[in-house]
Amino acid sequence: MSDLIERGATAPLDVSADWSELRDWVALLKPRVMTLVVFTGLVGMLVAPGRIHPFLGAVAILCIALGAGAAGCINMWYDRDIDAVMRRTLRRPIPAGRIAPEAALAFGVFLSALSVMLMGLATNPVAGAWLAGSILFYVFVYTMWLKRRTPQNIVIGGAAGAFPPVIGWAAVTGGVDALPLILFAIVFVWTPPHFWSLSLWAHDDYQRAGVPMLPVVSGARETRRQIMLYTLILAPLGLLPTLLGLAGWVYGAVALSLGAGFLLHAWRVLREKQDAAGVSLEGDKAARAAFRFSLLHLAGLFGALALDHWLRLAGVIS
Ligand code: HEM
Ligand SMILES: CC(C)=CCC/C(C)=C/CC/C(C)=C/COP(=O)(O)OP(=O)(O)O
Repeated sequence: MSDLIERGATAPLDVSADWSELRDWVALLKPRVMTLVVFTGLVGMLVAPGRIHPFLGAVAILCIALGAGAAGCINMWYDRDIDAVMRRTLRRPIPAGRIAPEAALAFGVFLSALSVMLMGLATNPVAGAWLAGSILFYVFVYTMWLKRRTPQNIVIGGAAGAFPPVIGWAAVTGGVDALPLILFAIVFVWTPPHFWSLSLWAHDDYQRAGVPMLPVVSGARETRRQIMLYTLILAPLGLLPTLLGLAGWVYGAVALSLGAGFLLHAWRVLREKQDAAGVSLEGDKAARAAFRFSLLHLAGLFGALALDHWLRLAGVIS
């Protein structure tokens, strides 16, 4: 007894160690990135015609979060070698040695299967199949196939991140339609300028890791041009829901402003003071601002779509 008291006194329960371990498992799910992914899925659900029981709707959102996170976890397992040499990622739980690779893989596979099954049971098999397809696409097409082979990795692989609005819509309706397909196209075209802005200043990391991101393969100047090109496509694409009568003028006005804002940022990235190779002489100020704006742009666009939908339902606007 006195021995137990003795041990209790000298080795009190270390709660902070438990919390930091839990934090590591959560970090495997890339929670910050996934918040926006989940938001696009939620909006896909909210604007879909038909009804879903609020509890089942919440389960569907949880499934998108778990599935997307699980895909991110498997991505971290597979990419542990390159994550260990990139400054941005070397403190992640696997390269830092805090979680064993096999444990992370098992966690990712378990959560993937759980999220797909739960989605199928709580909503319908179509939504379950879309979720399964997104996870498989992100893991096999983007992570294991394209990421290390071609600078078009995020153009094609980025499709994985564009599925959530389609999944959300399917959870309610059991099918797809023009609006979720347009939302898919918006996120698909948004992804290259989102990521390439970041890759302009994370260029050294990718070069060291041997990942063929666009600035590494084709240079900063070409990357600036490509950001402009995709933003030029994105701005009118964002207006399509209103132009086709699938959303009202509130969404249209926000889409117009955000599209113009993103174009302005892309223009600044293109015209930033740079050397002959296109490398910034201003610490990639414009690219950092464009990356931040990309997050605001997508969140604003989807937020406006949900708002517009409610205003029209309530008869406030037509
Ligand atoms: C293949 C496509 C994509 C690639 C390669 C990509 C890459 C990245 C990278 C490298 C970061 C840096 C932050 C970090 O280390 O976690 C980032 C941040 C972020 N991405 Fe993406 N992204 C992609 C698609 C998306 C999509 C589809 C969304 C949402 C719909 C998204 C939302 C975000 C958000 C919210 C952040 C900021 C996270 C933070 O605050 O730390 N990304 N992205
Ligand atoms: C439903 C479902 C499966 C959704 C998937 C959502 C998805 C594909 C999001 C992409 C976001 C992301 C963090 C990409 C990072 O790529 P990376 O691995 O090259 O970045 P890293 O260097 O930060 O690991």
